Amino acid sequence: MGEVDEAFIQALKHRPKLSVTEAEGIPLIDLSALSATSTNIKNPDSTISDLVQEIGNACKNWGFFQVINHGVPFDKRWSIENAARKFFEQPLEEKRKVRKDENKLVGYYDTEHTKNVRDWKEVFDFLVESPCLMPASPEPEDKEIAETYSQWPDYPPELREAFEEYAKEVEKLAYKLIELIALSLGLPANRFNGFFKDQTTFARLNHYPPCPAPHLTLGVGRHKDSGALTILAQDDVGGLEVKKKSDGEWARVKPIPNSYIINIGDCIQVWSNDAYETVEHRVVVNSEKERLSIPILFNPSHYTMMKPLDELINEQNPAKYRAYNWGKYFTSRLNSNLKKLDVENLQIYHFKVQESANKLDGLLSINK
Ligand SMILES: O=C(O)CCC(=O)C(=O)O
Ligand SMILES: [Fe+2]
Repeated sequence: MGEVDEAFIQALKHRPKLSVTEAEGIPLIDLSALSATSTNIKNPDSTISDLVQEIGNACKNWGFFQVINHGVPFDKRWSIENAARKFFEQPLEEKRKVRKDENKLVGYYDTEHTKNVRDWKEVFDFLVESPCLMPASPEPEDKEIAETYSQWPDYPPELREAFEEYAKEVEKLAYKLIELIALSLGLPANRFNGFFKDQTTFARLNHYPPCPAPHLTLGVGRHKDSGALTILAQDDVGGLEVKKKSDGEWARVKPIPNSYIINIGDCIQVWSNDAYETVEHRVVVNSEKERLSIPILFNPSHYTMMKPLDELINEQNPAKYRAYNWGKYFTSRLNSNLKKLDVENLQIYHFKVQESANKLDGLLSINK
């Protein structure tokens, strides 16, 4: 100990095993059927039906999968990765010129806390649509909606264009996936699309420097993604671990060149009324190599009221969540990650119908 600041040190039970073997991996799904001219998501034929089933199984059993032949041109990915590396190589004072703070919701920062332990990483966030409309504060009484802008650094000058071109391509992939997921739930392909008009989607450049104490720290502590869908590009270093639904053990996701890692977020869990569940993941760092990853987190519009879809609930399977406003939820999560707090940040289980009934039972029994 003593090699890293204690703010980074994980509790004993959350420290990583550094000797993990990349045993059974998350499902690998080939999307080439989508680019075949004869197939079309809106007009499913049998090739698409197989794909829909594969996606449905992956969502149900893993919450995570990797895709290849996804249609995102490699040169666009290469350009944003290259620009990201140049940005992070700069001295801290340069990067801090575009820092995120209480007034600027997106930008550079190196003080992210997950579950109130500091992450061993630095990040730079951008909005995919800028300006993006979001509540001015998480306070329920504050009705003000503010325009939020991405901040762009002077260096490297190509970063903005590289990002905008890359995001456009990844967005096309996101719509294909969201449509396949809708079909896999027995819904029309475009059932979710309307939620993404005026989306609050953002992208994150994650840089994990080498760490002198990788056995004590995490690049990102265990967490679930709060949005609808995450599309992640990781480099060849590796370190992402997913908590397997089958046995609760951590599985390392093996890097596959030019693939994307997809995970469903809390919005899909709520819309599907728990048919699909968000899965916990974390990032292990290492003492020798730096690592770069670029997730794009697809989020609905700020005015979306999150709740289970009417088509997926009935008397036998009633809604498991009370409705909540996405914008307020999201701004609360964005603010809470900036510093160490004494309490847990907002999570979907706070809106669980069963949860509040249980809490009430608990209170009644205390009063007995
Ligand atoms: O770097 C990674 O592989 C994952 C990062 C992540 O989980 C996140 O940014 O939400
Ligand atoms: Fe994540």
